[in-house]
Amino acid sequence: MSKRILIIGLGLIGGSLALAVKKGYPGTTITGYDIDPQARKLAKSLQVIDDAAVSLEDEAPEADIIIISTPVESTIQVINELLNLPLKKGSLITDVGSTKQTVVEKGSLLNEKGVFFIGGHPMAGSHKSGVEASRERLFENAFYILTPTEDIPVAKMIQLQNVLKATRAKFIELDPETHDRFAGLISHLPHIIASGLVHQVAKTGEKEPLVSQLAAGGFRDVTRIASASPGMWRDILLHNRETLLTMLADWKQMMSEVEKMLVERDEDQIYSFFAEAKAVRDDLPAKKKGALLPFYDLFVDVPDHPGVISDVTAILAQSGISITNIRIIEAREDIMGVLRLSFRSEEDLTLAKAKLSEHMYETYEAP
Ligand SMILES: NC(=O)c1ccc[n+]([C@@H]2O[C@H](COP(=O)([O-])OP(=O)(O)OC[C@H]3O[C@@H](n4cnc5c(N)ncnc54)[C@H](O)[C@@H]3O)[C@@H](O)[C@H]2O)c1
Ligand SMILES: O=C(O)C(=O)C[C@]1(C(=O)O)C=C[C@@H](O)C=C1
Repeated sequence: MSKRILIIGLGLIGGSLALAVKKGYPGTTITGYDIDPQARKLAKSLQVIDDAAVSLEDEAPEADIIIISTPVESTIQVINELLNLPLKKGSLITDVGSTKQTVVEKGSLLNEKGVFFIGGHPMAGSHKSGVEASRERLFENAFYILTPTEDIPVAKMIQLQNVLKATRAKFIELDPETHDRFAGLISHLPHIIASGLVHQVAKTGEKEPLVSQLAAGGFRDVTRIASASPGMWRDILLHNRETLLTMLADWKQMMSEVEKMLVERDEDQIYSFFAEAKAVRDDLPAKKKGALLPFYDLFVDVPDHPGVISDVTAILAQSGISITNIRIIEAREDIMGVLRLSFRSEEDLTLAKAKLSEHMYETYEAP
Protein backbone atom coordinates (compact mmCIF):
# COMPACT_ATOMS: atom_id res chain seq x y z
CA MET A 1 0.00 0.00 0.00
CA SER A 2 1.67 3.21 -1.13
CA LYS A 3 -0.64 5.63 0.65
CA ARG A 4 0.43 8.41 2.96
CA ILE A 5 -1.09 7.80 6.36
CA LEU A 6 -1.29 10.46 9.04
CA ILE A 7 -2.20 9.54 12.61
CA ILE A 8 -3.30 12.46 14.77
CA GLY A 9 -3.05 11.65 18.50
CA LEU A 10 -0.20 9.32 19.40
CA GLY A 11 -1.55 7.57 22.48
CA LEU A 12 -2.61 4.01 23.24
CA ILE A 13 -5.02 3.74 20.30
CA GLY A 14 -3.14 5.85 17.73
CA GLY A 15 0.08 4.02 18.57
CA SER A 16 -1.54 0.58 18.43
CA LEU A 17 -3.12 1.35 15.04
CA ALA A 18 0.22 2.62 13.74
CA LEU A 19 1.94 -0.60 14.85
CA ALA A 20 -0.76 -2.83 13.32
CA VAL A 21 -0.83 -0.99 9.99
CA LYS A 22 2.96 -0.93 9.83
CA LYS A 23 3.06 -4.68 10.44
CA GLY A 24 0.36 -5.32 7.82
CA TYR A 25 1.89 -3.01 5.22
CA PRO A 26 5.63 -2.82 5.94
CA GLY A 27 6.31 -0.45 3.01
CA THR A 28 3.91 2.24 4.22
CA THR A 29 5.18 5.46 5.70
CA ILE A 30 3.24 6.49 8.76
CA THR A 31 3.47 10.05 9.92
CA GLY A 32 2.26 10.96 13.37
CA TYR A 33 1.17 14.21 14.92
CA ASP A 34 0.43 14.92 18.56
CA ILE A 35 -0.22 18.20 20.32
CA ASP A 36 2.23 17.04 22.97
CA PRO A 37 5.84 17.25 21.67
CA GLN A 38 6.90 14.56 24.19
CA ALA A 39 4.40 12.08 22.69
CA ARG A 40 5.73 12.86 19.19
CA LYS A 41 9.28 12.28 20.35
CA LEU A 42 8.45 9.06 22.16
CA ALA A 43 6.41 7.67 19.24
CA LYS A 44 9.34 8.29 16.92
CA SER A 45 11.97 6.84 19.22
CA LEU A 46 9.85 3.74 19.93
CA GLN A 47 9.51 3.38 16.10
CA VAL A 48 5.74 3.43 16.37
CA ILE A 49 5.71 6.04 13.58
CA ASP A 50 8.20 6.69 10.78
CA ASP A 51 8.05 10.49 10.90
CA ALA A 52 6.73 13.04 13.34
CA ALA A 53 4.89 16.06 11.90
CA VAL A 54 5.30 19.30 13.81
CA SER A 55 2.04 20.80 12.57
CA LEU A 56 -1.20 19.69 10.96
CA GLU A 57 -0.91 22.45 8.32
CA ASP A 58 2.19 20.80 6.84
CA GLU A 59 1.08 17.19 6.82
CA ALA A 60 -2.73 16.95 6.58
CA PRO A 61 -2.94 18.32 2.98
CA GLU A 62 -0.51 15.61 1.80
CA ALA A 63 -2.23 12.64 3.46
CA ASP A 64 -4.35 10.00 1.67
CA ILE A 65 -5.63 8.61 4.94
CA ILE A 66 -6.02 10.47 8.23
CA ILE A 67 -6.79 8.64 11.47
CA ILE A 68 -7.80 10.89 14.36
CA SER A 69 -7.09 9.14 17.65
CA THR A 70 -7.48 11.88 20.22
CA PRO A 71 -9.98 12.14 23.10
CA VAL A 72 -13.41 12.97 21.64
CA GLU A 73 -13.55 16.67 22.54
CA SER A 74 -10.11 17.12 20.93
CA THR A 75 -11.39 15.16 17.91
CA ILE A 76 -14.02 17.86 17.38
CA GLN A 77 -11.26 20.49 17.57
CA VAL A 78 -9.04 18.55 15.15
CA ILE A 79 -11.94 18.26 12.67
CA ASN A 80 -12.45 22.03 12.98
CA GLU A 81 -8.78 22.50 12.10
CA LEU A 82 -9.06 20.12 9.14
CA LEU A 83 -12.11 22.00 7.89
CA ASN A 84 -9.83 25.02 7.47
CA LEU A 85 -7.05 23.19 5.62
CA PRO A 86 -6.77 22.25 1.94
CA LEU A 87 -7.15 18.46 1.95
CA LYS A 88 -6.35 15.96 -0.78
CA LYS A 89 -9.46 15.25 -2.89
CA GLY A 90 -10.79 11.74 -2.30
CA SER A 91 -8.79 11.24 0.89
CA LEU A 92 -10.24 9.18 3.74
CA ILE A 93 -10.59 10.49 7.26
CA THR A 94 -11.63 8.37 10.21
CA ASP A 95 -11.56 8.57 14.00
CA VAL A 96 -11.48 6.07 16.85
CA GLY A 97 -13.55 7.91 19.46
CA SER A 98 -15.67 6.07 22.02
CA THR A 99 -18.72 8.18 21.15
CA LYS A 100 -20.04 8.67 17.65
CA GLN A 101 -23.03 11.02 17.33
CA THR A 102 -21.31 14.39 17.87
CA VAL A 103 -18.13 13.27 16.11
CA VAL A 104 -19.92 11.97 13.00
CA GLU A 105 -22.10 15.08 12.85
CA LYS A 106 -19.00 17.28 12.82
CA GLY A 107 -16.89 14.91 10.69
CA SER A 108 -19.43 14.68 7.88
CA LEU A 109 -18.97 18.42 7.28
CA LEU A 110 -15.58 17.42 5.88
CA ASN A 111 -17.34 15.54 3.05
CA GLU A 112 -18.24 18.91 1.52
CA LYS A 113 -14.51 19.40 0.88
CA GLY A 114 -14.36 16.36 -1.44
CA VAL A 115 -12.98 14.02 1.24
CA PHE A 116 -14.72 11.11 2.97
CA PHE A 117 -15.22 10.96 6.73
CA ILE A 118 -16.16 7.60 8.25
CA GLY A 119 -16.57 7.36 12.01
CA GLY A 120 -14.89 4.40 13.69
CA HIS A 121 -14.51 2.82 17.12
CA PRO A 122 -12.30 -0.18 17.83
CA MET A 123 -13.95 -1.96 20.77
CA ALA A 124 -10.79 -2.91 22.58
CA GLY A 125 -8.47 -0.98 24.77
CA SER A 126 -6.97 -0.77 28.18
CA HIS A 127 -6.95 1.31 31.33
CA LYS A 128 -3.44 2.35 30.30
CA SER A 129 -2.85 5.35 28.09
CA GLY A 130 0.01 6.88 26.13
CA VAL A 131 2.05 5.61 23.21
CA GLU A 132 4.24 3.53 25.53
CA ALA A 133 1.22 1.29 26.25
CA SER A 134 0.44 0.67 22.56
CA ARG A 135 0.40 -2.87 21.21
CA GLU A 136 0.33 -4.13 17.66
CA ARG A 137 -2.25 -6.83 18.48
CA LEU A 138 -4.51 -4.77 20.70
CA PHE A 139 -7.49 -5.03 18.34
CA GLU A 140 -7.06 -8.63 17.22
CA ASN A 141 -10.49 -10.36 17.16
CA ALA A 142 -12.18 -7.32 18.69
CA PHE A 143 -15.16 -5.66 17.06
CA TYR A 144 -14.33 -2.53 15.09
CA ILE A 145 -17.47 -0.45 14.67
CA LEU A 146 -17.80 1.79 11.62
CA THR A 147 -20.56 4.41 11.37
CA PRO A 148 -20.68 5.59 7.73
CA THR A 149 -23.21 8.23 6.72
CA GLU A 150 -25.40 7.61 3.67
CA ASP A 151 -23.22 9.68 1.33
CA ILE A 152 -20.19 7.40 1.78
CA PRO A 153 -19.57 5.29 -1.36
CA VAL A 154 -19.11 1.54 -0.86
CA ALA A 155 -15.66 1.78 -2.48
CA LYS A 156 -14.51 4.13 0.31
CA MET A 157 -15.79 1.78 3.01
CA ILE A 158 -13.86 -1.05 1.40
CA GLN A 159 -10.74 1.10 1.12
CA LEU A 160 -10.90 1.96 4.83
CA GLN A 161 -11.44 -1.66 5.84
CA ASN A 162 -8.51 -2.68 3.66
CA VAL A 163 -6.28 -0.33 5.62
CA LEU A 164 -7.69 -1.30 9.00
CA LYS A 165 -7.77 -5.04 8.33
CA ALA A 166 -4.17 -5.04 9.52
CA THR A 167 -5.65 -4.79 13.03
CA ARG A 168 -7.30 -8.21 12.48
CA ALA A 169 -10.45 -6.82 14.04
CA LYS A 170 -13.98 -7.73 12.96
CA PHE A 171 -15.85 -4.91 11.27
CA ILE A 172 -19.45 -4.11 12.03
CA GLU A 173 -21.58 -1.17 10.87
CA LEU A 174 -23.90 0.76 13.16
CA ASP A 175 -25.61 4.11 12.98
CA PRO A 176 -24.12 6.65 15.45
CA GLU A 177 -27.20 6.72 17.69
CA THR A 178 -27.28 2.93 18.12
CA HIS A 179 -23.53 2.96 18.68
CA ASP A 180 -23.79 5.48 21.50
CA ARG A 181 -26.65 3.60 23.14
CA PHE A 182 -24.80 0.28 23.04
CA ALA A 183 -21.44 1.75 24.05
CA GLY A 184 -23.21 3.65 26.84
CA LEU A 185 -24.59 0.42 28.22
CA ILE A 186 -21.58 -1.88 27.91
CA SER A 187 -18.74 0.58 28.41
CA HIS A 188 -19.64 4.07 29.64
CA LEU A 189 -22.15 3.21 32.41
CA PRO A 190 -19.86 0.42 33.75
CA HIS A 191 -17.06 2.96 33.88
CA ILE A 192 -19.12 5.34 36.01
CA ILE A 193 -20.12 2.48 38.32
CA ALA A 194 -16.52 1.23 38.68
CA SER A 195 -15.30 4.71 39.59
CA GLY A 196 -18.23 5.13 41.98
CA LEU A 197 -17.28 1.91 43.80
CA VAL A 198 -13.71 3.16 44.17
CA HIS A 199 -14.98 6.44 45.64
CA GLN A 200 -17.16 4.57 48.12
CA VAL A 201 -14.23 2.47 49.35
CA ALA A 202 -11.93 5.51 49.44
CA LYS A 203 -14.39 7.34 51.67
CA THR A 204 -14.32 4.57 54.26
CA GLY A 205 -10.57 4.19 53.68
CA GLU A 206 -9.96 7.75 54.90
CA LYS A 207 -10.95 6.70 58.41
CA GLU A 208 -10.17 3.00 58.20
CA PRO A 209 -7.23 2.50 55.77
CA LEU A 210 -7.26 -1.26 56.30
CA VAL A 211 -10.29 -1.58 54.01
CA SER A 212 -8.28 -0.60 50.91
CA GLN A 213 -5.56 -3.09 51.75
CA LEU A 214 -8.14 -5.84 52.06
CA ALA A 215 -9.65 -5.06 48.65
CA ALA A 216 -9.11 -8.36 46.87
CA GLY A 217 -9.90 -10.10 43.56
CA GLY A 218 -13.55 -9.16 43.16
CA PHE A 219 -13.14 -5.47 43.89
CA ARG A 220 -10.02 -5.25 41.76
CA ASP A 221 -11.66 -7.05 38.84
CA VAL A 222 -14.72 -4.81 38.73
CA THR A 223 -12.74 -1.60 39.22
CA ARG A 224 -9.70 -2.10 36.93
CA ILE A 225 -11.15 0.30 34.39
CA ALA A 226 -11.32 3.09 36.98
CA SER A 227 -7.55 3.48 36.44
CA ALA A 228 -8.10 4.82 32.90
CA SER A 229 -7.43 8.37 31.68
CA PRO A 230 -9.80 10.82 33.47
CA GLY A 231 -9.64 13.30 30.57
CA MET A 232 -10.67 10.70 28.04
CA TRP A 233 -13.61 9.61 30.21
CA ARG A 234 -14.72 13.17 30.97
CA ASP A 235 -15.03 13.70 27.22
CA ILE A 236 -16.89 10.41 26.72
CA LEU A 237 -19.48 11.28 29.37
CA LEU A 238 -20.05 14.77 28.01
CA HIS A 239 -20.42 13.48 24.44
CA ASN A 240 -22.87 10.74 25.42
CA ARG A 241 -24.68 12.85 28.01
CA GLU A 242 -28.32 12.26 27.05
CA THR A 243 -27.90 8.49 26.71
CA LEU A 244 -26.09 8.25 30.03
CA LEU A 245 -28.63 10.36 31.88
CA THR A 246 -31.32 7.88 30.82
CA MET A 247 -29.14 4.90 31.74
CA LEU A 248 -28.27 6.35 35.15
CA ALA A 249 -31.98 6.82 35.85
CA ASP A 250 -32.59 3.15 34.93
CA TRP A 251 -29.65 2.10 37.08
CA LYS A 252 -30.93 4.05 40.10
CA GLN A 253 -34.32 2.42 39.58
CA MET A 254 -32.75 -1.03 39.60
CA MET A 255 -30.75 -0.23 42.75
CA SER A 256 -33.98 0.90 44.43
CA GLU A 257 -35.48 -2.47 43.55
CA VAL A 258 -32.50 -4.23 45.14
CA GLU A 259 -32.85 -1.98 48.18
CA LYS A 260 -36.52 -2.92 48.49
CA MET A 261 -35.69 -6.65 48.26
CA LEU A 262 -33.22 -6.18 51.07
CA VAL A 263 -35.49 -4.08 53.27
CA GLU A 264 -38.21 -6.70 52.85
CA ARG A 265 -35.76 -9.60 53.28
CA ASP A 266 -37.21 -11.03 50.05
CA GLU A 267 -35.08 -14.17 49.70
CA ASP A 268 -36.64 -15.29 46.41
CA GLN A 269 -36.20 -11.94 44.70
CA ILE A 270 -32.61 -11.62 45.87
CA TYR A 271 -31.87 -15.12 44.63
CA SER A 272 -33.49 -14.41 41.25
CA PHE A 273 -31.58 -11.12 40.92
CA PHE A 274 -28.28 -13.02 41.11
CA ALA A 275 -29.42 -16.17 39.28
CA GLU A 276 -30.74 -14.24 36.27
CA ALA A 277 -27.59 -12.11 36.08
CA LYS A 278 -25.44 -15.23 36.31
CA ALA A 279 -27.33 -16.93 33.48
CA VAL A 280 -26.87 -13.91 31.21
CA ARG A 281 -23.20 -13.42 32.15
CA ASP A 282 -22.42 -17.14 31.69
CA ASP A 283 -24.00 -17.01 28.26
CA LEU A 284 -21.82 -14.18 26.97
CA PRO A 285 -19.46 -15.29 24.21
CA ALA A 286 -16.31 -16.37 26.05
CA LYS A 287 -12.72 -16.21 24.85
CA LYS A 288 -13.54 -13.60 22.24
CA LYS A 289 -11.50 -10.48 22.57
CA GLY A 290 -13.61 -7.37 22.60
CA ALA A 291 -15.53 -5.06 24.83
CA LEU A 292 -16.09 -7.58 27.57
CA LEU A 293 -13.04 -9.78 27.59
CA PRO A 294 -9.93 -7.90 26.55
CA PHE A 295 -7.44 -10.67 27.36
CA TYR A 296 -7.13 -14.43 26.95
CA ASP A 297 -7.01 -15.55 30.56
CA LEU A 298 -6.30 -18.95 32.01
CA PHE A 299 -6.61 -19.80 35.69
CA VAL A 300 -4.24 -22.38 37.13
CA ASP A 301 -4.53 -24.05 40.52
CA VAL A 302 -1.08 -24.11 42.05
CA PRO A 303 0.24 -25.54 45.32
CA ASP A 304 1.48 -22.98 47.81
CA HIS A 305 5.08 -24.03 47.31
CA PRO A 306 8.31 -22.06 46.58
CA GLY A 307 9.30 -22.21 42.92
CA VAL A 308 5.83 -22.99 41.57
CA ILE A 309 5.61 -19.79 39.49
CA SER A 310 8.96 -20.40 37.84
CA ASP A 311 7.89 -24.00 37.13
CA VAL A 312 4.73 -22.79 35.35
CA THR A 313 6.55 -20.09 33.38
CA ALA A 314 9.33 -22.53 32.40
CA ILE A 315 6.77 -25.02 30.99
CA LEU A 316 5.26 -22.27 28.87
CA ALA A 317 8.64 -20.85 27.81
CA GLN A 318 9.75 -24.30 26.60
CA SER A 319 6.81 -24.27 24.19
CA GLY A 320 7.50 -20.69 23.08
CA ILE A 321 4.30 -19.33 24.64
CA SER A 322 4.48 -15.69 25.79
CA ILE A 323 2.59 -14.60 28.86
CA THR A 324 1.37 -11.00 28.74
CA ASN A 325 0.41 -10.87 32.42
CA ILE A 326 0.64 -13.08 35.46
CA ARG A 327 -1.10 -12.58 38.78
CA ILE A 328 -1.70 -14.55 41.96
CA ILE A 329 -5.35 -13.92 42.63
CA GLU A 330 -6.34 -15.85 45.69
CA ALA A 331 -5.23 -18.36 48.25
CA ARG A 332 -7.37 -21.45 48.79
CA GLU A 333 -7.49 -23.27 52.08
CA ASP A 334 -3.92 -22.11 52.75
CA ILE A 335 -2.49 -24.90 50.61
CA MET A 336 -3.51 -23.89 47.09
CA GLY A 337 -3.36 -20.66 45.17
CA VAL A 338 -4.72 -19.55 41.83
CA LEU A 339 -2.58 -17.99 39.13
CA ARG A 340 -4.18 -15.93 36.41
CA LEU A 341 -2.15 -16.07 33.21
CA SER A 342 -2.98 -13.76 30.30
CA PHE A 343 -2.04 -14.57 26.72
CA ARG A 344 -2.03 -12.69 23.46
CA SER A 345 -4.19 -15.11 21.49
CA GLU A 346 -6.59 -17.98 21.83
CA GLU A 347 -4.00 -20.31 20.24
CA ASP A 348 -1.49 -19.45 22.98
CA LEU A 349 -4.15 -20.06 25.61
CA THR A 350 -5.13 -23.46 24.18
CA LEU A 351 -1.52 -24.58 23.88
CA ALA A 352 -0.74 -23.36 27.41
CA LYS A 353 -3.70 -25.33 28.74
CA ALA A 354 -2.49 -28.51 27.03
CA LYS A 355 1.12 -28.10 28.16
CA LEU A 356 0.19 -27.35 31.77
CA SER A 357 -2.16 -30.32 31.99
CA GLU A 358 0.65 -32.57 30.72
CA HIS A 359 2.44 -31.47 33.90
CA MET A 360 -0.62 -32.25 36.07
CA TYR A 361 -1.70 -28.65 36.57
CA GLU A 362 -5.43 -28.08 36.76
CA THR A 363 -6.54 -25.18 34.57
CA TYR A 364 -9.82 -23.49 33.78
CA GLU A 365 -11.04 -20.50 31.83
CA ALA A 366 -13.27 -17.65 32.93
CA PRO A 367 -16.94 -18.48 32.29
N1 LIG B 1 -8.29 3.68 25.78
C1 LIG B 1 -9.18 2.85 25.33
O1 LIG B 1 -9.41 1.78 25.89
C2 LIG B 1 -9.93 3.21 24.06
C3 LIG B 1 -10.49 2.19 23.28
C4 LIG B 1 -11.14 2.52 22.10
C5 LIG B 1 -11.26 3.87 21.73
N2 LIG B 1 -10.72 4.83 22.52
C6 LIG B 1 -10.82 6.22 22.06
O2 LIG B 1 -9.58 6.49 21.42
C7 LIG B 1 -9.22 7.86 21.59
C8 LIG B 1 -7.80 7.94 22.12
O3 LIG B 1 -7.71 7.25 23.33
P1 LIG B 1 -6.29 6.78 23.92
O4 LIG B 1 -6.59 5.76 24.94
O5 LIG B 1 -5.35 6.49 22.82
O6 LIG B 1 -5.83 8.10 24.66
P2 LIG B 1 -4.35 8.55 25.06
O7 LIG B 1 -4.51 9.49 26.18
O8 LIG B 1 -3.47 7.36 25.24
O9 LIG B 1 -3.86 9.34 23.76
C9 LIG B 1 -4.48 10.48 23.26
C10 LIG B 1 -3.40 11.33 22.59
O10 LIG B 1 -4.05 12.41 21.91
C11 LIG B 1 -3.24 13.57 22.05
N3 LIG B 1 -4.03 14.76 21.78
C12 LIG B 1 -4.96 15.34 22.58
N4 LIG B 1 -5.48 16.43 21.95
C13 LIG B 1 -4.87 16.53 20.76
C14 LIG B 1 -4.98 17.43 19.66
N5 LIG B 1 -5.85 18.44 19.68
N6 LIG B 1 -4.18 17.23 18.59
C15 LIG B 1 -3.30 16.20 18.55
N7 LIG B 1 -3.14 15.32 19.55
C16 LIG B 1 -3.93 15.47 20.65
C17 LIG B 1 -2.72 13.46 23.47
O11 LIG B 1 -1.59 14.29 23.67
C18 LIG B 1 -2.43 11.97 23.58
O12 LIG B 1 -1.11 11.67 23.22
C19 LIG B 1 -10.28 8.46 22.48
O13 LIG B 1 -11.22 9.14 21.68
C20 LIG B 1 -10.95 7.28 23.13
O14 LIG B 1 -12.30 7.57 23.45
C21 LIG B 1 -10.04 4.52 23.65
O1 LIG C 1 -10.51 -2.83 28.58
C1 LIG C 1 -10.54 -1.67 28.97
O2 LIG C 1 -9.76 -1.25 29.80
C2 LIG C 1 -11.49 -0.72 28.41
O3 LIG C 1 -11.97 0.12 29.12
C3 LIG C 1 -11.78 -0.78 27.00
C4 LIG C 1 -13.03 -0.07 26.50
C5 LIG C 1 -14.26 -0.78 27.11
O4 LIG C 1 -15.03 -0.15 27.81
O5 LIG C 1 -14.45 -1.95 26.84
C6 LIG C 1 -13.01 1.34 26.88
C7 LIG C 1 -13.38 2.32 26.06
C8 LIG C 1 -13.39 2.13 24.64
O6 LIG C 1 -14.18 2.98 23.95
C9 LIG C 1 -13.45 0.74 24.22
C10 LIG C 1 -13.08 -0.23 25.04
